[in-house]
Amino acid sequence: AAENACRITLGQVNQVRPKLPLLKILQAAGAQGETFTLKEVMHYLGQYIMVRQLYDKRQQHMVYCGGDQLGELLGLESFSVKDPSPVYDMLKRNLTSAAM
Ligand SMILES: C[C@@H](c1ccc(Cl)cc1)n1cnc(-c2ccccc2)c1-c1c(C(=O)NCCN2CCN(C3CCCCC3)CC2)[nH]c2cc(Cl)ccc12
Repeated sequence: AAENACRITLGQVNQVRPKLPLLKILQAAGAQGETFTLKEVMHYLGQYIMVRQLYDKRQQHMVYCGGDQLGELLGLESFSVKDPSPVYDMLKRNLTSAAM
């Protein structure tokens, strides 16, 4: 019925589709599939940083991503997790809505 159709699409409405370079990074962190919620994208990016040991062991809010694909995407050598704006800018460039 109409309300069921509506519920199915609502389930999809907050999905995003990463462009290929970002998708490869998420898959390296264990992501399956091609569409995700923003929360899932952030989770897998965090996992990627941990698995690749890109964060500073002493100053754990600092991420050194120069020389890594993540740094290529961000256009940065390093950033602090305390200032998420570069990450959001990168996501704007590398996520498309999966709703269509
Ligand atoms: C608030 C959140 C955040 C989320 C988004 C942004 Cl744009 C900034 C900040 N955050 C706070 N610290 C981190 C973090 C720090 C070092 C290494 C890995 C993650 C994160 C990030 C998460 C995450 O999903 N975080 C879950 C809890 N984290 C606590 C920190 N924990 C580690 C800290 C280093 C030592 C080992 C534990 C891992 C779980 N996802 C991210 C993705 C990116 Cl592109 C950058 C950072 C993070």
